[in-house]
Amino acid sequence: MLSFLLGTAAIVAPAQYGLPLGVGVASLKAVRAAAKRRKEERARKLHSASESKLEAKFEQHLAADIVEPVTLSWQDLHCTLKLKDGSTKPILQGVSGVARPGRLVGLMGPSGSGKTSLLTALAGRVPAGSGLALRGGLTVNGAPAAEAGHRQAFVAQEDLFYSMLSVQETLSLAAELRLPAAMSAEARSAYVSHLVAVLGLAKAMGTLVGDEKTRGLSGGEKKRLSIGCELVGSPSLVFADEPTTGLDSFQAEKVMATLASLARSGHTVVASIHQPRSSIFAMFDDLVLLSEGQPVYSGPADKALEHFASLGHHCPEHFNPAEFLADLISIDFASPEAEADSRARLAKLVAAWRDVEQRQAGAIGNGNGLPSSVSGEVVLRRSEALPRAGPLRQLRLLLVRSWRQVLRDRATNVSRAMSNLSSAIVFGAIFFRMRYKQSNIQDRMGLLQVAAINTAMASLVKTLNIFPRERTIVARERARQSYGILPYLTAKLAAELPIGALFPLLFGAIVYPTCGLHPSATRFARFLGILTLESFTSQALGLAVGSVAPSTEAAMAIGPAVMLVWIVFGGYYVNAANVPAVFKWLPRASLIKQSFEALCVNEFDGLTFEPDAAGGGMRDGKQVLQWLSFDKSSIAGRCASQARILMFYYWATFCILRASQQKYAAVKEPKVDGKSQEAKAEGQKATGVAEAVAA
Ligand SMILES: Nc1ncnc2c1ncn2[C@@H]1O[C@H](COP(=O)(O)OP(=O)(O)OP(=O)(O)O)[C@@H](O)[C@H]1O
Repeated sequence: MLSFLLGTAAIVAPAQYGLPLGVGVASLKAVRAAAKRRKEERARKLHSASESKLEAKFEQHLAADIVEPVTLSWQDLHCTLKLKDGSTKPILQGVSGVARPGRLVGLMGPSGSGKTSLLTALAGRVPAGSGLALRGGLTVNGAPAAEAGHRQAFVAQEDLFYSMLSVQETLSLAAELRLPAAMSAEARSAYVSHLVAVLGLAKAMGTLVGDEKTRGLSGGEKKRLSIGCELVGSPSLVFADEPTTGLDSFQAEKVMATLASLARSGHTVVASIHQPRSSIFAMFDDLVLLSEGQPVYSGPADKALEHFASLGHHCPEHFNPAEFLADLISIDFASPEAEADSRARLAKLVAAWRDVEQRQAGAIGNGNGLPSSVSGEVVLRRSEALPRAGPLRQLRLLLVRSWRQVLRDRATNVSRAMSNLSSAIVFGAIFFRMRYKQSNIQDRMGLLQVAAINTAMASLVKTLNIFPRERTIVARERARQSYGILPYLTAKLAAELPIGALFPLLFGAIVYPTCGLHPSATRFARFLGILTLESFTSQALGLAVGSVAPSTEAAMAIGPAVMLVWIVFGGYYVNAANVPAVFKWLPRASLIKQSFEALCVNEFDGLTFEPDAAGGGMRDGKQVLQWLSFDKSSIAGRCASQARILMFYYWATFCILRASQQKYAAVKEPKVDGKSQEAKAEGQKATGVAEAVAA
């Protein structure tokens, strides 16, 4: 209203007082802008007030170790895969069930039965654009899962960590990044200690995570650490994708015991598992059995054998029930007859379970009588659920992590140093004490070119080897909204560049005097500087390639191929003056060319050479530079071009990483009309059955 009055006044006043119309329009714009600013300010205040309320509540819950009770139910869930020929392949066919607070739900079934598909669908983690479409009902405490605003964690199959951090450091960092900034250091440390106790990792607190090169945690400990990292912030729902894969039976049992104890403490835990031993099977409260994407059973684990016995399939005494069930619902591909038999058996089991669902739905009455809203207050929206450290704090924490990782990775540092040392010795031996004959002009050019190539390749290969894996860790941490790309990238570069500079310096410091390059201290220093800058640019290229490549193998294939182009246009093999107009930009974009050109100017400018036998040849360095078309170049100019290329690769990496954040497909609810309404009612009945069976 106020803005309307002011706006009217702004129109009327200028006309009345004879002010030009332009001034009136300008003041109207100013009034509108001021009103908009006030509105935004009000919204911001409101938002920050609600956020601080949420954070305060979150803190209370953390301090009191309260887990919000969450009941997840899925009704008549279908998942289909769109194939290239336009047809669709069913992955999940009408699966229903419920996961309750305080209970551990096991998703079991033979390989390819759809366990991972169901788990990712329940967790809302089906990648968008993967060709998978989801349909059905998915609710959390009665509200559609996407809007429920609960906290959840997803423990992926592969355990990925910064290998040179200890258990304590990994958990503390997760806590520092994701717990409210207002929480005191003592409270955070107490929270981590509590987490360590829950995970049973007290003895391994100081152990490095480790990797192929450095011994560290056992497989089971790594898995429990993965669970721990996901648990920071007390999620109500915990999904674990095949948490026992690759573990021996002892470790598998410890991991499952951790999940069971989480369930006991109020979390709702859903874990997919292939074929557990009987002691693990006994830990499940509820069981969802799938075969070929179809439900065979969904309900209390201790009632499963009873259900199959009622269908004439008795589990022999002292037999692992999990093995019995796996055999019962698997398709036997040993012979066509065996396959037909097992398919017929499976069809009967599926039909029998659908019957049970129908009967239970009938007993309950109808879908409307189902408990659509289940107990459990939801206090935090998922998007607001993770109060993060501010950008500067993120930067500091990530800098410390990157610094530790780079500094402690002795195996990588030693191998980089050895590789640079051996190249320097080989080049030093080949180009030992070059003289100033005509033939030495070619030697000098050759040495400068291989020095540029060696420096670039060493830096590129090291980055390609490490970065794609690190990118996956970062993507996971970003999915938990732990930090932004800018603090991450800045911290990484700030930590890695000083150590990264040591290797080209080592190489250059040996090659320069051994090969007898231009004898001048200033030129020696410039030589080292040019190589170091080139090494950084090559690392930046590695980051850009590593951020687009889907895997390390792909990155290792793409990176050297790109570098080959830059080598060809590096100034030694193709003279820039002869490059066709359409490729003129390539030498300008070549990091090898910038480096080689600067090295040539640094080397040849001011050098004189002995004439050949006929008294001819190139007598001074200027002629050599002219011959190379580098006579108008300067070292400063080439370094500025190199810096531009470097910044371009950093910028490209930043943009790619920011754009490549995984998006997930939504579950489409069946339309509420005609046929699809029936489908919804069926789905609700199915939930009722699942809930009734579970109850
Ligand atoms: N993105 C996808 N592209 C192609 N096929 C897929 C995709 N996702 C799932 N499938 C297919 O769906 C079926 C179920 O796969 P899913 O990984 O869910 O089974 P699973 O029970 O977890 O198997 P496993 O125990 O071997 O991991 C398989 O036949 C699989 O090939």
